[in-house]
This record gives sequence, structure tokens and C-alpha cells, in this order.
Amino acid sequence: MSEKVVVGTRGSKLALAQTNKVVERLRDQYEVEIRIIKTKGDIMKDKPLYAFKGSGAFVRAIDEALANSEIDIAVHSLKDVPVERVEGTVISAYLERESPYDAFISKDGSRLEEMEYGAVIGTSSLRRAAQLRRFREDLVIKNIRGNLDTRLRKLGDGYDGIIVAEAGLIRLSLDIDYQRLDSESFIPSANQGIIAVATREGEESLVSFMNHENTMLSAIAEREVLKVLGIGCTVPAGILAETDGSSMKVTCEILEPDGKEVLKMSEEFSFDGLKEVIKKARKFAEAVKDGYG
Ligand SMILES: NCc1[nH]cc(CCC(=O)O)c1CC(=O)O
Repeated sequence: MSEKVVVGTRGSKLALAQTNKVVERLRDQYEVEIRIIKTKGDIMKDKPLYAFKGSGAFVRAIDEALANSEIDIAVHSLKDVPVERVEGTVISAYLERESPYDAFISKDGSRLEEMEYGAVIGTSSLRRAAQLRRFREDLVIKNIRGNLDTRLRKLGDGYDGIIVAEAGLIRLSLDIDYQRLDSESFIPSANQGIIAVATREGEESLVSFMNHENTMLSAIAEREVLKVLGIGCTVPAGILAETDGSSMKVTCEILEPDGKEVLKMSEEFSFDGLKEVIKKARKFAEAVKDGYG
């Protein structure tokens, strides 16, 4: 008999698809039970996410179940995980990053630049809204909440287009046309496209075999920038770190909600190991913070 582990997750289609990627890799070694946990973000469906003020609307209840030993492993979208951890829990593996980019989906297959004057675009992300306004100030931005599949269903019903994470579309294997938004005008959110696997402290080895090194380095660098700037999802900011394992490019931009660019900075550095990544990412973030005032 193999050891049994309980994996906790949200119940959305995307969350379950992500959890299955983790479970597939656990099944060789463990007997696995999946437990669905409802989070605040699932219950208060109409409240825009930024209104939860970085409290981890999709994450906290699951990490608390982990800390209380109701589950052994938690699967999260790292983008939704606050930099402050629930005590006693730790991110023990970062799965290889899917696309970090945003995707635009329109009702009729038009690209964002081809949309009619005043077209209605659905997003409830402050960052995406600000980047849209900078890109085309005529577009009308309308809040849209709900799981990825709900948002796709709402397309066409009051929206001419929506912006979502490309990673989500890929993980749900959806056969729809979309436009990947370029990384110049639409710098993604820190940690977008990364699945994080958390355990209790001391039990990292349950899942550390599935850690993807370069993803971990990017993830931690982006989180270091978030930490230094002290911003959650209430400030429109794009942060992206890309690495080949020995050099890294980090980009950060901060916008006003109306799309006015506050600053955009980018830096490339070489490094040897995680400690140096953290040190150099922090230095970059401090320079950003000086510019941000
Ligand atoms: N805030 C919700 C959320 N959290 C993670 C993803 C996508 C998957 C990922 O970034 O790994 C999404 C949906 C979206 O942004 O469209």
C-alpha cells in the first residue's frame, strides 16, 4: 500500500484541470484523494477581485486547511497567492510555467486593434483595464467576474470581447480563436501562468520532485518585486521575469487606473543560483520603488 495524500483545490474547471496536472504526477507514488474547498472568491462572486485587497480570496481557506492538516497538499494559481504565507505552509514546487501572457477573445474573431469604436470589453482586473485604456482610450471597459468558463459564456451577452489569461485557455484545452496580447503593451501580472504546489513546512519533499527550476526562479523574482513595492492587485502593475537559468530579464510597469503610465523599467542581469536572483531582483525593485515615489 502506498501512502495516502489529500490534495485540496478550488472546484472551478480551471482549478481542477490544474490540480489534475499535479495529481497525475503524484499517482506514481501516492494514493491520492482530491478535496474541493470553497474559498471567499468562490462565494462572493460579484465582488471584483481587487476589492479583496490581496487577502488571498482564492487561497486562504485552502492554505488554512493545509495548516490544520485537513489536506496535505494545496494547488494554487500562484498569481492569486499573497506574498504573506499562512503560517506553517510553504510553496514546495512551481510547475513549469504555461504562457504568462494575456489573451483577447472577441465575439466575432476581430483582433483588439480592429474592434469598433466604443466596443465593450470585459475584465475586472485593474491592470488589464489600465493597459486597455492606454492601448485604445475609446474602448468601454465593463466589469466581468466569474470563473474562466463563466466569463467565456458571458462573451456575446453584453460584451464584445474579453481578456483572460492564455494559460487558462491552454489548460482547459479550449478550441477557441484568440489573440495573444503582446508583451510590450500588456505586461502580464506577476506569477501569471504558474501553478504552485504548497505543503506544510517540513513536508516539502512530498512534491519537490515536480519543481521546475527556471519557473521557480522567475516566480520568486517577480514576488520579490511585489514584496518590495508593497502592492497587491489594487495597483495596476505588470511584472515579468524571464530566465534561462543563468541570466534574467525583469520588466515592471505601473499605471494609473486611467491608463496613464507611471513608470516602466527593465533590467537584465546574470546570476548564479537563487540567492543571487533574489538579491538582484530586490535591487531592481528598489530602483523601481525610487522611481515610483
Ligand atoms: N485571477 C484569477 C486567475 N488566477 C489565475 C488565472 C489564470 C491561470 C494562471 O495565471 O495561472 C486566473 C484567470 C485569469 O486571469 O483569466
